[in-house]
Amino acid sequence: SSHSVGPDKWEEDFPVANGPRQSPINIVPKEAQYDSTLKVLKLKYDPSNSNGILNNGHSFQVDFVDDTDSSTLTGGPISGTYRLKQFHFHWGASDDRGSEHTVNGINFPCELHLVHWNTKYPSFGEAASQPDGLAVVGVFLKIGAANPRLQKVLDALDAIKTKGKQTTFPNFDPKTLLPGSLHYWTYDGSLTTPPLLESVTWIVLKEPISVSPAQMAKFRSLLFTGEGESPCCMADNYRPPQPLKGRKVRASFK
Ligand SMILES: Cc1cc(C(C)C)[n+](CCc2cnc[nH]2)c(C(C)C)c1
Ligand SMILES: [Zn+2]
Repeated sequence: SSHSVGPDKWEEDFPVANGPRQSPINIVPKEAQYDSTLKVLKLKYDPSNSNGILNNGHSFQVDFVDDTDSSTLTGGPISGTYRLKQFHFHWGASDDRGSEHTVNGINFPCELHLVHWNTKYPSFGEAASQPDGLAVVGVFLKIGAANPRLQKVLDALDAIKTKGKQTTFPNFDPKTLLPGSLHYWTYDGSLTTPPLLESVTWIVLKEPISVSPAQMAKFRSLLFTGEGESPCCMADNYRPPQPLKGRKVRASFK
């Protein structure tokens, strides 16, 4: 809830908060290194794998059935096959903030995370504690025209207003939330909430997708709080950028 411990206190219980590969970061395109060995991102999603939508008390997530390789991420900076587990968002209480990653210090109002786990490990939970366990594709949302594909997700939010509520969310293709270009920046990082595990290969797309102010208001209609608790609007559920600590950010494009 809003009284939960904020990002600058996490180090007390999770010393890795000051670790060498924490996320998010500020991306400075001019300082990113073009790497011609980076492969094209291959995202193969089967809409029949989409399962449910859940208010987890700090964001909302759309969960996918991940017992086969029918929805996967391959190519890009990773080797092997990573399975799509869920996607979720981070957003601000106003349009001037909300993303986790920033570009040249600029915040976007919202950021989408598509979470994948390395199938060399037996499960998502196992993978989450390994340095090459997770791969998260980040997509910025920029204020503009209403996004009809995003609207399909937002229309489900009335049914999951409070913490712990979930409902079915079948036949959704997350590819519809991707921009035209799959050009990306990539770096080694972490979860952005406790336990802040340093197990994420971040793949942040350069091209944002659009979201309208009215659609941003829909995100903010969710509550951090459970039914019957004094309501607290779900917003500002992002961690600010963390020190790069000598890490290289690579670019898949010139
Ligand atoms: C194992 C695990 C993985 C993740 C993310 C990477 C989906 N997360 C969410 C943290 C996060 C959200 N966006 C970036 N990191 C958690 C939370 C529930 C502690 C646990
Ligand atoms: Zn996230």
